[in-house]
Amino acid sequence: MEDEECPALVPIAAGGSEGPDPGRRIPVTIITGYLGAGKTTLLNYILTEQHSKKIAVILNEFGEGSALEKSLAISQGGELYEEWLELRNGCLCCSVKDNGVKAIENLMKRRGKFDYILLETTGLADPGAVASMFWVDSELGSDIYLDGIISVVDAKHGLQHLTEEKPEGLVNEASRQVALADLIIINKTDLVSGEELNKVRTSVRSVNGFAKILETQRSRVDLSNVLDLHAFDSLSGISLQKKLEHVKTTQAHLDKGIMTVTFEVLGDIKEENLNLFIQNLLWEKNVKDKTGHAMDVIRLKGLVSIQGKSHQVIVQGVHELYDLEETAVEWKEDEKRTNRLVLIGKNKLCISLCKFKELFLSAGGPGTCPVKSNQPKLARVTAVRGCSV
Ligand SMILES: Nc1nc2c(ncn2[C@@H]2O[C@H](COP(=O)(O)OP(=O)(O)OP(=O)(O)O)[C@@H](O)[C@H]2O)c(=O)[nH]1
Ligand SMILES: [Zn+2]
Repeated sequence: MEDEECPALVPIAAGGSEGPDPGRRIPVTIITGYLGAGKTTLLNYILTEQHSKKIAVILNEFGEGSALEKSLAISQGGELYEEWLELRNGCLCCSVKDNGVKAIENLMKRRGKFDYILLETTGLADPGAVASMFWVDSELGSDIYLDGIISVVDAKHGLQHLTEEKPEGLVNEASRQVALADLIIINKTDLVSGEELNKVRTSVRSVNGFAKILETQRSRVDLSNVLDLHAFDSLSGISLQKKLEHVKTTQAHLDKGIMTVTFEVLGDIKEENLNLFIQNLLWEKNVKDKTGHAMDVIRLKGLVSIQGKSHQVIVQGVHELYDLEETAVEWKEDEKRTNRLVLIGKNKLCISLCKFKELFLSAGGPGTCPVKSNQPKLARVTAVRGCSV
């Protein structure tokens, strides 16, 4: 269900006034996990579950497509919000671009309105770096405390992520995320056999020997296992420092080999063409970048305009799996229908705008792009970010 959408938004001023104690330090739970593992699904689940808390949620922005992500994350009636929004159940929601610390600072101006913060990091983030900030930033530290780090692991692809080899003995980010976690949620168990699940569990265990491991579908967990872990309290005996030492932190690029590109194509697409295009991209892997290499997409997210459909459709892809889901957002009559796609993948993702549009709209139909043209028709394809074409 509308994975990236917060439920029932109401203006922030409409929130109840009898809030939590503003003087108390607020717990923050960091939710980490590889691209597409189910972090946002977990957040949405927590937000909609019955609980007595007023929770503020900070969603990560996916890739570079800020406009896309905002509309995926918190759009209501097609409008984009940058502000914090209060949900009917008293929870707050916001989408951020960086590691979220800035968002937390801004959020603290609204203290008294919430009593818990959930922070989703980007799929490639080093949770250690994010967690450290709460320690370095003493001002922040007096307002909030880190309650725990949760790592969501994709049961289907987790093994592949965990065993991915990095140059020069670097730890891959999936292992780093698992290593630092207090709680590991192996999600998407519906997609694997018992045997496969055992393998992932063993692999996760070998990386992190002390975290609690839960297995879920659609990130559905008992909230008492997730919130108020007090994993970093001095009482718990395991200090953050120890955890951070557990994995050697590497500086600079997490993974030079992974990149993000964003495409915006005006117009409608036939549903069958959209399916064909995605299948070519994710299954057949015969969509080539400008150097002739097949594009290797790990994560795909988008909002598309399908012919004959009055509502915007969300596209979600994780490796070779994808799904299309109609959103509650209707295209307005005077609105230019646009398809926005964000691709995250390995290295070779640069493709000319013209070529992309051609492949996308006609699913590889007759070529109309002049060979070696570097001048795409911008009237139809409006943006590509992440590489210079
Ligand atoms: N089959 C299956 N699909 C799931 C499950 N949980 C989540 N998904 C789907 O997996 C896709 C990615 O889920 P998200 O919650 O957006 O993952 P994420 O970790 O927030 O992704 P990024 O923010 O892009 O890194 C969506 O299409 C979800 O509907 C599950 O248990 N089983
Ligand atoms: Zn997410």
